[in-house]
Amino acid sequence: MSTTWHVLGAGSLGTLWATRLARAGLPVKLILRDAARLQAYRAAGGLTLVEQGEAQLYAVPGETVDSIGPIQLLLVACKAYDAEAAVAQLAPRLAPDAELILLQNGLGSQDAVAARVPQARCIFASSTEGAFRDDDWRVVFAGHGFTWLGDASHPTPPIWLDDLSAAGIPHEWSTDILTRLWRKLALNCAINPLTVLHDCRNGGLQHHHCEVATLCAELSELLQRCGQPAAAQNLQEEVERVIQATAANYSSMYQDVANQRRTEISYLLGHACTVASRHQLVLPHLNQLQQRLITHLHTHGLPSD
Ligand SMILES: NC(=O)C1=CN([C@@H]2O[C@H](COP(=O)(O)OP(=O)(O)OC[C@H]3O[C@@H](n4cnc5c(N)ncnc54)[C@H](OP(=O)(O)O)[C@@H]3O)[C@@H](O)[C@H]2O)C=CC1
Ligand SMILES: CC(C)(CO)C(=O)C(=O)O
Repeated sequence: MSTTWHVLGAGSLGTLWATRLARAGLPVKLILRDAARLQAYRAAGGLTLVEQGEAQLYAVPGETVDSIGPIQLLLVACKAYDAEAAVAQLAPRLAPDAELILLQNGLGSQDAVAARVPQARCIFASSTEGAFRDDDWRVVFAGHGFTWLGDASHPTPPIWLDDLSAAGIPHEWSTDILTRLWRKLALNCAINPLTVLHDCRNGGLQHHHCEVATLCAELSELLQRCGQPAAAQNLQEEVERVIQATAANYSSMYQDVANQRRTEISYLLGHACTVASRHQLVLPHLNQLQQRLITHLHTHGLPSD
């Protein structure tokens, strides 16, 4: 009998994982923030996943954070800024040897969660899959990708990776998950804020080559200083490749700002600047970018944390 997958957060990635796990016949429970959300969810009859234009409803059972029953395996699918508080609410329900999978982008939230639940094993994930909500409880699978999972303090892969294979979730166990997360963070820092400030698609940054190159040089310096030389290798080359390959797309931060949603700035550019100052590393362009972005967010009535 498989361990039940508790999925915290019925947003884009939470739904993408919960529906595929349920479709494979695995036990899944969705954890919603409160009774009102649970009532709304039950009225909808389940989660809908839209793939290649085809919508399919999955009646994944739901419960609230304060339901009763132990949790052995928890997929944390909240935004980075919600993860710590959401997991803290669930801490009393976690089994002594519970395992958490943290799907958050950027860095900083994972350590905050791990500190809240020191008895649990926290597995970090970095995903290139893409999904968005086009309605409540309804998610469009927009971009196939890959998910790397790893535990910086324990190299043994967990047995439930077999569940991911059964569910058709492309994944790999990574022994250098922090390097992957730092590399993605650096890519996001070099691209996303500039797309917001220049009000352009990723491809628009081809006209801001020098600005991108300067940021990549500072980001590489930071990665070297914080013990991530592999994440610094050919960074500018990869940033330029991603800009070209995703030229027609709007970055996730651009979309957040355009839709008046809070961004994950603190866990991306904010985290980079915090770590740089912790290392007494002076990165003027990165700091200036952060200040420009904060001002922009405030001008648009959005929080900067
Ligand atoms: N979407 C994507 O394509 C990708 C996302 N990521 C990363 O994955 C993470 C999740 O992103 P995404 O799925 O897009 O986010 P969404 O905003 O779509 O979903 C987050 C969900 O978390 C729920 N939530 C927040 N706090 C709580 C709580 N206390 N209790 C229960 N539920 C809670 C929200 O509930 P409610 O609906 O009630 O507000 C919401 O449903 C982010 O860090 C993102 O950067 C990474 C790669 C791709
Ligand atoms: C496409 C890319 C790589 C741009 O940084 C991205 O991950 C995002 O938009 O968040």
